[in-house]
Amino acid sequence: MVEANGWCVIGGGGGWGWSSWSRRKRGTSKWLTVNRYRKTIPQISCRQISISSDDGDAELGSWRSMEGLVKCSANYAPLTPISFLERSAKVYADRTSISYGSLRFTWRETHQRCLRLASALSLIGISRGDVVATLAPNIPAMHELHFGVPMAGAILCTLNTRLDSGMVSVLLSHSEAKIIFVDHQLLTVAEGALNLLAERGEKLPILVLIQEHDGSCTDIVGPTGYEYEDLLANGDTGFEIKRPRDEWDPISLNYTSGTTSHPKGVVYHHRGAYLNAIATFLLHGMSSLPVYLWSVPMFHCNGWCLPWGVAAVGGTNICLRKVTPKAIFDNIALHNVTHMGAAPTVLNMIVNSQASDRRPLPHKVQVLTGGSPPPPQILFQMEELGFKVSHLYGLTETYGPGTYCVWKPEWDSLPPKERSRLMARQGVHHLGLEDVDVRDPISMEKVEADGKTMGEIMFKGNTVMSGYLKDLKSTEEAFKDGWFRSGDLAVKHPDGYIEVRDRSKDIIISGGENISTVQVETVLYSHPAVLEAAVVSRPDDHWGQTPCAFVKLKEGFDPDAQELIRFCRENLPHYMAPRTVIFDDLPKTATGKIQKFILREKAKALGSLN
Ligand SMILES: Nc1ncnc2c1ncn2[C@@H]1O[C@H](COP(=O)(O)OP(=O)(O)OP(=O)(O)O)[C@@H](O)[C@H]1O
Repeated sequence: MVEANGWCVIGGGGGWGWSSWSRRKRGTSKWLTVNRYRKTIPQISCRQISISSDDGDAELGSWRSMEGLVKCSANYAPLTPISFLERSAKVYADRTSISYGSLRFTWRETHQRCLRLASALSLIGISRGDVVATLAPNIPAMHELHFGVPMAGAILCTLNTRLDSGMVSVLLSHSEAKIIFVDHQLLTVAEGALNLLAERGEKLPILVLIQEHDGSCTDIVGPTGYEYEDLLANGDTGFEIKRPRDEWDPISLNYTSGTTSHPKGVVYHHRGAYLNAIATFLLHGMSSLPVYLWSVPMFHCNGWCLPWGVAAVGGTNICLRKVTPKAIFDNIALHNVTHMGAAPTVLNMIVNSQASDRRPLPHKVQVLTGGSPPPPQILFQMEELGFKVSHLYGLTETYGPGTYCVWKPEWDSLPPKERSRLMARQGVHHLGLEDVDVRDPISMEKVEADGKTMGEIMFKGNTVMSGYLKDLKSTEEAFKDGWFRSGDLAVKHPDGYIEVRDRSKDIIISGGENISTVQVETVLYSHPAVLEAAVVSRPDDHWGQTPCAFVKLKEGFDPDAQELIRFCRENLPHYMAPRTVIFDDLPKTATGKIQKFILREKAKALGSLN
C-alpha cells in the first residue's frame, strides 16, 4: 500500500506494462488517476508509480493544469551520475583523473576506457538490469567500473574485500551476479566462492581478472580466460550508452557491513547516486579540481558516492592499494592532496603513527570522517596535526553520508576540546535528503530537543535506498510510518543537531538505566594509555547487565583495569563506569567498525559478576 497526501493506492497484481485506474479520495469528491508501470528487470524487479489528479490538485502534479508545457528531452533527463563523467571528459579533458603508482589517466582517457568497458560488457552479454559484481580494493579498474557498468545499463555490486569465499558465494548467489571482476590478490577467495557455487549446482558468474597495471603479476591466469585490459581492448569508444529509462532505475547494489547481523542487499537508484554525490562533495567543501586521496573503500556505499562526486568537479583520484599512515602522509606530500575521507579507525592510526612515518602537510588537508562515532579526542589530535576534519553520519541505506556536523564560524573561538566535542556530534541532514529527525519509534513523536531524551534517528528523502533486495518484509519494516528507521539511538540538542548515543542493539540497560556505550567509550579514549576501546553488556544476575570494556593499550603503557575503572568513575556517573575491563585486540569489519557482537559473546562467556 502506498499513501500519498491522503490518497490511498492499493498496489498488487503483476506482469509487464502500464495499468491505470481511478479511485475517489477518501471523504471527498476528488478523483485520482494512478498510472502504474510494473517492469521486471532480470535480477531486480521494481514498481514505479506516478500519480496525477483530474482536477489539478496543487499537490498532485500541478503542472498538468498549466497550458503550453511539454516534458521532453530538451528539458528533462533522468538524473544519473554518468553525466558527470561525460562533462568532465569535455571540461577537464587533459587533467589527471586518476593516479595509482606510476599509472596516470586523464578525464578524456577515463571516459574512453569506461565506454570501452560498457561496450565490452555488452559484447559478452551483459544487458540492462544485470548485476555485475566486483571484488577489488581502490584501484583504477574499480573506479572505472563505477561508470562503465551503469553505462552498460547494468547494476554494480561492489563486494567487501575482507569477505571469505563462503560469504562471497552467498552474495553472488543472492545478487545473481552475471560477472565478477576480481583483483589478482583476491583471486583465491573468488575461485573458492565459484567452487562453492559449482558444488551447490548454481550458475557461475564469468570471472574477469584484474592484473597489476605494471605487469608485475602476469603469471596469474584467470580461470575463464578473461582479463580486464584484454576485455577493454575489445570494447568500442563509439558505444551508445544505455542511459536509465527512469531515474529510479537501480545503479548499484551494496551489501551492509554485517556489523549487527547478516549483510543486507541495499539498492541505490541513479537519482539518489547523483544527488548524494553532489551533497557529499559539497559537504566536503570540494570546489573545482580537488585532489582526493582514497582511503574509504569504494566497495563501502560506493565510496560514499565519491567516485561519481570527484568526477563532477574534475578532481584527481589518488588510489592506494593499502592504507597506512606512511602511505597517507607520503601521498599527501607527493600529490598535494586537498581532501580525503577516512573512517575514525584510520584517523586513530594517523594520530598514533610513528613520527618517522609522518611528513609536514603542504597545507590544511580537509578530512571527512564517519562510519562509526569519532572520539572527540581523536578529532582534537587530528586538528593539532594540521588536518581540518568534518564529521558525517549515515548508513549503507542512506547512500553513506546522510548528515554532517555543519561547522559554525562562532565555534572557531571556543577552546579546542569544546570544538572537538561539538564536531563529534552527527549534526543535520545534507541537501540530498528531505529530513532527518529523532523520534520515539513507537509513538512517532519527536523527542524534546534537550540533548537528553533519546529516540531513534529517522530519515526521509531521495537519498534513502530503494529497498532491500528480495526482502520486502525488511523493506516495509524499515519504512514503517513513512520514515526510514536507522536503528540508531540519539538525542537532539537545542540547536537541532543530533548526537548518536548508540545502536539500539548495543545500548546497555543496567538496573533499569540506559547506558550509552558511545559515551563510555568517549571517556576511555580520553585516557592517555588507551588506543582503542569498545564497551558491551555483560549479563548480570542482579543488574541485568553491566558495562564491560574491551581495551587495546598504546605501546609503552601498562595501566591495570582498576585504574581505567577509576578514571571512568571520575568522568561519568558511577553507574555508567565499566565494571569489567579486558585488555585485548578489537575485532573489526573491513570498514573499520568494531564487531561488538563478538565482544558481547566474550563478555557473556564470563558469566555474571555478582
Ligand atoms: N558518524 C557516525 N557516528 C556514529 N555512528 C556512525 C557514524 N557513521 C556511521 N555510524 C554507524 O554505522 C552504521 C551504518 O553502518 P553500515 O551501513 O556500514 O553497516 P552496518 O549497519 O554496520 O551493517 P549491518 O546493518 O549489517 O549490521 C550506522 O547505523 C551507525 O550505527
